[in-house]
Amino acid sequence: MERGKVKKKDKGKEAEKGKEDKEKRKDSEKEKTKDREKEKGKGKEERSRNKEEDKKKESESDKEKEQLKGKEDDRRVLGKPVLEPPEKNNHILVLGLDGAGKTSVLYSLALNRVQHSEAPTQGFHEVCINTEHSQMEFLEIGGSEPFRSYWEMYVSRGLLLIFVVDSADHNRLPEAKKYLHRLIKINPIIPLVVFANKQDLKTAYHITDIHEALGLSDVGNDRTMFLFGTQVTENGSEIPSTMQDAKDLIAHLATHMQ
Ligand SMILES: Nc1nc2c(ncn2[C@@H]2O[C@H](COP(=O)(O)OP(=O)(O)OP(=O)(O)O)[C@@H](O)[C@H]2O)c(=O)[nH]1
Ligand SMILES: [Mg+2]
Repeated sequence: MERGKVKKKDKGKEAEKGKEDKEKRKDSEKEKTKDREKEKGKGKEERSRNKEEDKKKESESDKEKEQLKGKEDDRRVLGKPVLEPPEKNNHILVLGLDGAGKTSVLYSLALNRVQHSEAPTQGFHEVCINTEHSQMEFLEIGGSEPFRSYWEMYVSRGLLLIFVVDSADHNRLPEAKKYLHRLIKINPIIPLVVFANKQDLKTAYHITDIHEALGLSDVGNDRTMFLFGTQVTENGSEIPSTMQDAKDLIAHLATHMQ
């Protein structure tokens, strides 16, 4: 009897244990399925993250390509300085002392956004600027001493003279004045556009002082003459409205001189 009882108890216990084991198995199966689902989820997440990264990389390389293309396009528009004097006449001449900002102004007019020059112009620099109604051939001649003798050669056959001065370089304004007056004497009809550049500098003279310092009231009553305050500041920014106005006026004058 005793034994039987024990057996019965044991049987009961065994059955209980069996149930528990089943439950445990079920639980662990559930856990495993959860884990599998989690892994699947993780896999999906990872795949979509990888896709996003690939997309990001693609758009970054597209941006780089665009930037490179932009730079190439800029280089095509801006050309390169050359040592050989160009043959053609009817240029819009861009002259003025070294460092006045001729190249920077020219680049910015050509691109319609601010672009500083990277080096002094050693020789000649031709830039063609197209507008809606006209095509303009600009010629900058370097402002350093060795190139100044060419200024006079070209001014007699130029269409228009743009004379650029550094408005903050007070000490060299008399020198700039001397060259400007020499040039306009050679060609009594060439229209003159003066750029009082570097207006962004604190020490820059106001255009009325530049007018005075360059003796512009003696330039001649019959000559067309304009004076603009200009500035070439942060690379890539929009050109100031005065420079846009100056560009429109230059296009207008050049068409009427042809
Ligand atoms: N702050 C300021 N700097 C300018 C401006 N324009 C030009 N510069 C700077 O002045 C320096 C000379 O500019 P360039 O455009 O090379 O001058 P340039 O008249 O062409 O000189 P050359 O080619 O040597 O005759 C560069 O460091 C330009 O970045 C301006 O409006 N404001
Ligand atoms: Mg230059």
